[in-house]
Amino acid sequence: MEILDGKKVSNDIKDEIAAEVKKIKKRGEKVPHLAAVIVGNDGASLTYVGSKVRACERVGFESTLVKMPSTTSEIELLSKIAELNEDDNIDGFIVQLPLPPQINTQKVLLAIDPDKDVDGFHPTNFGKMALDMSSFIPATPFGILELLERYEVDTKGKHTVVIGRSHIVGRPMSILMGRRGWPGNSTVTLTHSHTKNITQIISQADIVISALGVPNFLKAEMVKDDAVVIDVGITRVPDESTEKGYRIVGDVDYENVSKKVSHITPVPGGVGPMTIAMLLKNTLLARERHEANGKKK
Ligand SMILES: Nc1nc2c(c(=O)[nH]1)N[C@@H](CN(C=O)c1ccc(C(=O)N[C@@H](CCC(=O)O)C(=O)O)cc1)CN2
Repeated sequence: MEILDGKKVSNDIKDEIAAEVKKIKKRGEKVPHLAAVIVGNDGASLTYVGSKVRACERVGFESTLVKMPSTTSEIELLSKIAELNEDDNIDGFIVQLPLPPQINTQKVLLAIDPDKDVDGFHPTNFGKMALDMSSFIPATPFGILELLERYEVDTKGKHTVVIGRSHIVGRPMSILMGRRGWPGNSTVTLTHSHTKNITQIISQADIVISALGVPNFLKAEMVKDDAVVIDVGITRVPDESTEKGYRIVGDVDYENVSKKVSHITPVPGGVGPMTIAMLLKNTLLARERHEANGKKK
């Protein structure tokens, strides 16, 4: 059994990006600049945007954190997005999800300039991804592809079962695993809360990608021997015995599933850190495109 170590690989990627930034500086060009917008005080979201800003510092990117109160109206957020779209200093930006209930997430994602949409959530980027055109690929699925590639996991002709159809992970993942090339060329089943016989479908999978958010959902008896298991579920479970007052628990019963499979991602330290690394990669790509288009100084 091999652990797909997202912490290690994400650090390797950050080192590679830092090396690129040094080259950019040497050429006298502008370094990539990422902005992150957070609305409200959700603890997990604050942790994630904090990690994004720290990751920018580590690789030598510029970053801007825009904190808006939980009472922010949709118009106020859309006006901030318009500002970031127009700001030539910013190469890419993200709006941290989820958003408070008074804000329509779809409207917000549609308002982001696709050229700056380093989350890859705008329909233009999503559509390009589905059509095998160059685009920003959402960071979590992009990170999973990168892990499969770096650990040389064979995906060709394999049956991949994706659990969960969220716009951030499950839906794009199902498209990417079925695309031509590697990692891809997989036969994909996208399962969700209305899927009948889900246990039977999972038991046939060569590769299981679980993005459900239900702690310990995937048990050893549900997976085939030597399957590849990717755990995208990151749930905070209250635990007073820990310093932070919570534990991070994945969708997979790691202790038992890991004894049976060929490859597995841990939680924490698997897909989560890859999400941050691939966001940096998309931001670097955005900078390179802007440089090539002569849009930025
Ligand atoms: N605009 C976006 N919003 C959200 C995204 C996204 O890609 N774009 N994804 C998730 C949250 N997310 C990034 O934003 C994210 C989740 C988890 C991790 C991570 O490193 N997890 C650690 C555990 C950290 C902890 O909670 O203490 C791990 O798994 O090891 C990074 C980024 C939803 N929103």
